[in-house]
Amino acid sequence: MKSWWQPFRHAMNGLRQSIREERHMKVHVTVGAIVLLVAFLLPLTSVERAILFLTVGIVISAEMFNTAFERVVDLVTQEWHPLAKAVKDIASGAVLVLALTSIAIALCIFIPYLVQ
Ligand SMILES: Nc1ncnc2c1ncn2[C@@H]1O[C@H](COP(=O)(O)OP(=O)(O)OP(=O)(O)O)[C@@H](O)[C@H]1O
Repeated sequence: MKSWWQPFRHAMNGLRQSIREERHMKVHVTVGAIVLLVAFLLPLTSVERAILFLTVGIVISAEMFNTAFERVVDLVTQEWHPLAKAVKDIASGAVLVLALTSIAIALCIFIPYLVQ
């Protein structure tokens, strides 16, 4: 019988695999850990900390979706194809939008505490 935690183990396997194999993922996880550490060192409000948690989680999830898109494209074709390029470029563009948005959010939250 399939155990109830089997899907969780598969999900954790996906998370480990993307951290191991994707250099951008390593960057997002490292920056995310630093942001959350600073969030607990500064006297932020609970809502500010929650926004930062959400931001870090969204960027890491987006990078994982991007990786999944790349894998699907590579599964479909190893040849150069304009649609393969479009899918990969759009997916990584989505991560870029979220990463830039996250930087803006982090600056909005941190700057008032750092300039005091
Ligand atoms: N089959 C393909 N056909 C056309 N262009 C491709 C193809 N595979 C990759 N590319 C182009 O090369 C870029 C890098 O693709 P690759 O699969 O190496 O991902 P990556 O280096 O892990 O990307 P990222 O840095 O965005 O995570 C894509 O964004 C796309 O422009």
